[in-house]
Amino acid sequence: MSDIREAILKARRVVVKAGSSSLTTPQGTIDADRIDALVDVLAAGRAAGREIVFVSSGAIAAGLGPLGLTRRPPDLATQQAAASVGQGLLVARYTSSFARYGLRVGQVLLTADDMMRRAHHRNAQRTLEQLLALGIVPIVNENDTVATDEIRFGDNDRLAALVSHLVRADAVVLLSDVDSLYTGDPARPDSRRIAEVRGPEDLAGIELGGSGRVGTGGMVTKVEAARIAGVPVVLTNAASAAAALAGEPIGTLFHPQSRRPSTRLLWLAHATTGQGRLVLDTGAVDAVVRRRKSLLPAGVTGVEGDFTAGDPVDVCAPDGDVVARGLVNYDAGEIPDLMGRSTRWLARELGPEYEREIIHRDDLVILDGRSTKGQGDE
Ligand SMILES: Nc1ncnc2c1ncn2[C@@H]1O[C@H](COP(=O)(O)OP(=O)(O)O)[C@@H](O)[C@H]1O
Ligand SMILES: N[C@@H](CCC(=O)OP(=O)(O)O)C(=O)O
Repeated sequence: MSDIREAILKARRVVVKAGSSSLTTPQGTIDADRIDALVDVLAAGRAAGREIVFVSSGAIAAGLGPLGLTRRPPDLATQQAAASVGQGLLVARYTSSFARYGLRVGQVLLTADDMMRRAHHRNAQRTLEQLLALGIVPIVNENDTVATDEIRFGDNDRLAALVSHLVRADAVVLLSDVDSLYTGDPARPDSRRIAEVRGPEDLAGIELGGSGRVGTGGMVTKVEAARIAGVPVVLTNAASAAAALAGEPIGTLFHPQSRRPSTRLLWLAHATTGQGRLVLDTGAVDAVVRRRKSLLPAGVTGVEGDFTAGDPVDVCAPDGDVVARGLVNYDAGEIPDLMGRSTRWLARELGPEYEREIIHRDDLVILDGRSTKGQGDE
């Protein structure tokens, strides 16, 4: 057994994520048999002394049948209505299925927007830790009913990777309707299975296609999840869940890609979209990106969008390239009067409360396309 497969076998805390297609029927209802089979595996993991955090998709897919729908509706409001119905049904099913083993479940619904705000992030972390300490199986999903298009995470693959940071999991298992990553559409006869991804070079030339019948994100978000997880990730189908947890050489094994940046900054980078843009002069870009300083009013030359203090905003170079994302300390309407001014001048002319940074370094994550760096790196 390879070292990394063995690390999965020995992983004490594991995030297991199952996609919509593995949990629901083509008729838009819960697939009780497949849920029970998956719960059998998770309960066996618990009996072997593991802590399992289960990220379950399927709320929208399980709500379609009860609403008389045959396919995923295009509009967000109907998807949210379906999620509201489906989520309750899913958790009811998990509750009775885990009860067969004397195990309790706890529902944890997260929004990306909440997660990067310090206090909410800490609360979610504390709740998950407490559930695990009490021996309860957390069942995590996005809070679909309140997420708007702008702040919506959408797929649960990256959610699972971010949850693995939140709980400091040792491994992640992604369960889908395909048994592994392929070089192209798995329905094509010339597509070959990829057994291991050691780094970006192993992904060169691979066609990462879109999702299947009810899923979201397809392979793109699974590969992205593996990149940000920071721990070993196995991608396989739900029927192979037990083999994946046992470290058997099935599915696709993704080697951990990077050391772990701070969890909150990962959410900021991967789970949010900027609610507006701040354009910087070249000196400020250097200060923020290279020297990792806070963003001060003096370096801002432009502001776009209608955001309020506390919102995530994109931080741009003079040519418009997004170089960072951060939680802004001012409303959009306040910033034009502050731009180009020194903090000392602002404090003297407008009062000491204007001495604060536009974005504090602890709330700033540098986006360089490939890696996520932040001041709060662990
Ligand atoms: N290169 C590829 N390798 C494997 N599957 C792929 C690839 N490209 C696209 N897919 C598709 O991705 C789908 C799984 O993604 P998705 O529907 O989002 O699943 P889930 O609901 O499990 O998250 C599969 O049904 C498969 O057809
Ligand atoms: N939160 C959504 C997940 C959306 C989704 O389809 O995710 P996935 O099946 O993992 O690609 C739900 O429960 O329906």
